[in-house]
Amino acid sequence: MEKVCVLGAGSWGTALAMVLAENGYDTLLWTHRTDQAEEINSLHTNRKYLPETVLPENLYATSDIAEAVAHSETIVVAVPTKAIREVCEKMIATLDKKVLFVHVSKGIEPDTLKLISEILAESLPAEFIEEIVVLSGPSHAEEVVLHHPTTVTAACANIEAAEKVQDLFMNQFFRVYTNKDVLGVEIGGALKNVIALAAGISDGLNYGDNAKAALITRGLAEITRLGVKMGGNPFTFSGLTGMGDLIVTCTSVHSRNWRAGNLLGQGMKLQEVLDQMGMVVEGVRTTKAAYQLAEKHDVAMPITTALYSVLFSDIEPKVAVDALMMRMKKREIDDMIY
Ligand SMILES: NC(=O)C1=CN([C@@H]2O[C@H](COP(=O)(O)OP(=O)(O)OC[C@H]3O[C@@H](n4cnc5c(N)ncnc54)[C@H](OP(=O)(O)O)[C@@H]3O)[C@@H](O)[C@H]2O)C=CC1
Ligand SMILES: O=C(CO)COP(=O)(O)O
Repeated sequence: MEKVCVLGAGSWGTALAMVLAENGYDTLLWTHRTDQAEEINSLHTNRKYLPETVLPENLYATSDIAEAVAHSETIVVAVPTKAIREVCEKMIATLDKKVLFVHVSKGIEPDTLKLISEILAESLPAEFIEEIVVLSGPSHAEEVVLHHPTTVTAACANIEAAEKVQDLFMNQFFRVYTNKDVLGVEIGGALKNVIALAAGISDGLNYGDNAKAALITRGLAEITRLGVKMGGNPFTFSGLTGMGDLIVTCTSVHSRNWRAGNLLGQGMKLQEVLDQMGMVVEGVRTTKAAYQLAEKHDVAMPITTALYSVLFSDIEPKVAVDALMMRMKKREIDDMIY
């Protein structure tokens, strides 16, 4: 039986560990908090991140990363983007065999502009990497733990590795597709969080469904424009990891990015919002990265630019929306040609 560990016991790491344990794999969930590992092992709960959920009894937790790594042929990395390098550092000291890595984080590192797969590839010794596969798509943890039907994509240039991850996770309520376009999948997964923050702001300002449909559609246009210029497959952006994830994140009350945007739209300041959320809001740092990528690749990303001005230049959300609406006249479809 395949031995697997999940690094990171937040909502997503815990939900995915639950899927793997329910699929019958020998699964260890690593948390950097001893009390949380004890809670998971004794009470089978993770009250901070999934308060309503009872975890399977065959899911064990540890706060010893060496134990988790030694246990595993496959390692699922499920910490926020800003913690990836630190977790890699901790893993290096303990790796002694080739491992299949799966990452599920949705962000881009500001300043270096690296995707998560690139950070993993440069931070971990090549001789211990069997492959790096990205698992992404429209999938809120809160619904996965309820066994509500969910579809995601496993992406890797090596399709056999993607298929191995497909087999690991796939079950009756968790359907996994494959894709070779790692860059397109990672760009779509990261940048939908930026647009979801904007959609939350729009809802916080009490703008209606017209505004949200506009943000989703024009958001997808700018994500696709950037992603294709960087080498992604245009079709990836209308798939699960592009349009699919954009829809779920812009419209779901479960989305931390949408909820954070909603509070910003109601007038709360960014730091207050982040303090109140208590969970990662990936879109904030990714907005900075996306703004930098747009400049680097000379791609127009008006929604990202407007959001950047709200988050980092203290522009009032309503002023940013007015400026977006009054941009130079454009053709819709020509603008989509890359
Ligand atoms: N939630 C979801 O439905 C989905 C999330 N994702 C992505 O998964 C990633 C993780 O998100 P999610 O689980 O929701 O985040 P949460 O905020 O729910 O949890 C983050 C977890 O990571 C832990 N953590 C933070 N920093 C470190 C560190 N330096 N070392 C070890 N552990 C650390 C946190 O520990 P602590 O409790 O100590 O803060 C917490 O357990 C994100 O990139 C997100 O975009 C993708 C799909 C769905
Ligand atoms: O990626 C997600 C759903 O697919 C989770 O989005 P949030 O981080 O906004 O909650």
